[in-house]
Amino acid sequence: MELNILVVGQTGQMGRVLEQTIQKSPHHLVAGIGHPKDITKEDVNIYSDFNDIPQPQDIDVIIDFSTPHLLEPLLNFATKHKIPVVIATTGIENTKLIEKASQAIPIVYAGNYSLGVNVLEKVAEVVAKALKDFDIEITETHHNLKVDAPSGTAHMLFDAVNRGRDHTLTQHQGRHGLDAKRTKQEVGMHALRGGTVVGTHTVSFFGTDEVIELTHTAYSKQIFAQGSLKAAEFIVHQQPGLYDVNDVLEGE
Ligand SMILES: NC(=O)C1=CN([C@@H]2O[C@H](COP(=O)(O)OP(=O)(O)OC[C@H]3O[C@@H](n4cnc5c(N)ncnc54)[C@H](OP(=O)(O)O)[C@@H]3O)[C@@H](O)[C@H]2O)C=CC1
Ligand SMILES: O=C(O)C1=N[C@H](C(=O)O)C[C@H](O)C1
Repeated sequence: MELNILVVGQTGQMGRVLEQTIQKSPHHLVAGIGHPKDITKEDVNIYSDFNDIPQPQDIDVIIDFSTPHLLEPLLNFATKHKIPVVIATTGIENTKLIEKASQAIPIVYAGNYSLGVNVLEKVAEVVAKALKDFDIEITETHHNLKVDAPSGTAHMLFDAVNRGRDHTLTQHQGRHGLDAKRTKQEVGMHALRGGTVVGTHTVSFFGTDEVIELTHTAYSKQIFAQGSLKAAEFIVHQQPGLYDVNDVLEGE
């Protein structure tokens, strides 16, 4: 099936990689949303306002790699025109907006569309459950252009270990000061930023005289673009509701 796709954040780092990925697929990038200052005369199909998009009825699916600031207009547009959405943007605080919209349209929402991280999530949950006394810390490293911290993936990994510990854990952002000794239930979340690092995540389990470290390293942004495209192919066949990457993988 060939899909007509609207890419939100098309002028960004991920938007450009997704554009190339779509060009190599049977699908079509029919329109993009970008920030006005990034749009040049050659970008004939890029708009800064959802209301300017011609023929929204021709769009089969929306893929969003942008900013939380665009979430509300994006969901209003998608709900009005009954278009399924793949949300990849991270740093979203008002997830209620997504839950509400998913009553009317199908939505996939994930902080990481790579295959490896979604398996890592499951493994981390199992290890957290099996090693109840081990202290857990999460470290993430990204390029110097990333705006949000901790990463969406770090939040996903926290949720996974927290499920493994029956929701008894709490997040602790960084650690500093004279009274910074860790408590048993806290998970330190540490964000490193620099250079062109695509994305590395480590979940560390510290026991007495032994440590387990689970690390996922992304070597290209293409893995996220390809995963989001798979999610798009999945979501166009679903009923309204909120889905995650595991639903996509199980649907294969
Ligand atoms: N779930 C996943 O697997 C992955 C998720 N991500 C997430 O995707 C998002 C985008 O990442 P990345 O491409 O690196 O970021 P960029 O900053 O490179 O891209 C963001 C895009 O959104 C645009 N934008 C920002 N504000 C507006 C606005 N008000 N109106 C229209 N367009 C706007 C930006 O334009 P401008 O630059 O001019 O502001 C840019 O085109 C991030 O949240 C990131 O964490 C990234 C990789 C994988
Ligand atoms: O901003 C990025 O680049 C990435 N963002 C996602 C996140 O916040 O976890 C996924 C990936 O790590 C790259």
